[in-house]
Amino acid sequence: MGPLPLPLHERLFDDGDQLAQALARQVAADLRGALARHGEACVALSGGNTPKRFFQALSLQTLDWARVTVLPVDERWLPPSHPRSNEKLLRDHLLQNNAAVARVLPMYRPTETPEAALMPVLTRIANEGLPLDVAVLGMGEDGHVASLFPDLGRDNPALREIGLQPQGRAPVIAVRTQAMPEPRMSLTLSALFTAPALYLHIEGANKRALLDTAQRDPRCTLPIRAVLSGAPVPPTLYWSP
Ligand SMILES: O=C1O[C@H](COP(=O)(O)O)[C@@H](O)[C@H](O)[C@H]1O
Repeated sequence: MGPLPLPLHERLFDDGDQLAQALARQVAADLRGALARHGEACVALSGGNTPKRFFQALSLQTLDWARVTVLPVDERWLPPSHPRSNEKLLRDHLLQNNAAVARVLPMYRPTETPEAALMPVLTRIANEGLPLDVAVLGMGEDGHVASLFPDLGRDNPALREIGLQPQGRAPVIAVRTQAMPEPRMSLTLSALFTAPALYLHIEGANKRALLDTAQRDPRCTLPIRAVLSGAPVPPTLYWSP
């Protein structure tokens, strides 16, 4: 008998529209719970192409959005007017309808490099964003999550697999990767793992096959396996073909 697969709750859907509606209902319920417990709530959301329908569905959910802070789990170092900006994705697709009054905590600042803005962004996110109440992660075809790419190296502290945010562990890093055209900034796993509700939003058969490998193969060094092995509570997968 081989090693046991890493724990993962699964919710599987026939199509992306059903998934978007269900994930929006779940995240809205989590945010309402956080608002009831401590009067404000914070959600970190993935970028890329996959989340658009989910963001649109979430923007229509009824809750006290004025007390909700939204931040991207990662950012491409591009101005918010750029089509590849994750902040633009949030503003165009989530900060609409009922969610128009939510507060955005951006990562991007108009500096030439993410390194130049790292300290002020890190400080602001640590003070105003963490701990998270909810985090929704996507995954790239190469197994990256947020902007934690395979070429960071498995020993990079940003991928450390254990524990909740101990003092002194950076919640945000600047990222240079061969895989993407632009430098980036990303929440680290220790920041993402502050969320008691952690979701993976993954669509398509290829990504599902990669996720299965990451879940079952202890030799896998991809960032997605570091999420599965390190999360303090098993994440919940929302998947559709
Ligand atoms: O670059 C990124 O890619 C991943 C996956 O994006 P997708 O387009 O394949 O859905 C995303 O989760 C991450 O936030 C983003 O910056």
